[in-house]
Amino acid sequence: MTLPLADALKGRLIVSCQAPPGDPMRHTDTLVRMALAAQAGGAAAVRVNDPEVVAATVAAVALPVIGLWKDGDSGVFITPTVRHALALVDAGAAVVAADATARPRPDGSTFAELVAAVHEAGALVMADVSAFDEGREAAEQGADLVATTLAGHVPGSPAQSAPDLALVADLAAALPVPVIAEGRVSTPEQAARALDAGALSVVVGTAITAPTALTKAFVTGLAR
Ligand SMILES: CC(=O)N[C@H](C=O)[C@@H](O)[C@H](O)[C@H](O)COP(=O)(O)O
Repeated sequence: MTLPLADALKGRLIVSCQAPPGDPMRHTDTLVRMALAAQAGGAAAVRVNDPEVVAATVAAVALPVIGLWKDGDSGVFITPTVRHALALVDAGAAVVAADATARPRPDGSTFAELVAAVHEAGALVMADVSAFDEGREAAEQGADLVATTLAGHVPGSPAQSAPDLALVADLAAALPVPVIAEGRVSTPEQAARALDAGALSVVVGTAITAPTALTKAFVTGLAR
């Protein structure tokens, strides 16, 4: 394993500290406190949305920050352009997470161009993919890490209720770069199974940092 960050992430948890638009938790200081709680609990890294929140988190938390910038809500919207990616590096992200699906990017750039720009700026790239071929191509285009973030979330990738551990296993068996399990990991047991499937580490978001969504799930469970 040649990636220095890989040693710090190996076998460990990454906590996604995000809140959707309109959510009461979407507040920079609150999100930084989520990241501090993740650090206190033993996380190896945090995954954070928006350059302003990335900068505040980098200033407060002694963990590698994986930055993304969600802009919009359709098509490619997770760090969609080179401009978005470089803003995250400027904010201090050690890793830039970006959509690496085979869909057109709004600035007409390619994922390979985003990777090159981020590397030139001194950071690493996590490719968020939904399918095996996307992961293979992202690695070929220079991604340092490949994550299953978008499985079940984009057209052509059927909705799922559990982590896509088959995709984790397929990618981990084939790719020359580390694979990160991300998406719908809801229990410590599922997280452990993701490592067993070959993931370098596991990202958990909703199950740790989304009280609105978790409350709704309980409310729905009580509905008669
Ligand atoms: C699909 C998409 O936009 N995923 C986002 C990526 O950053 C986040 O909203 C997720 O919370 C994150 O991937 C962690 O996943 P989960 O919350 O299922 O543990």
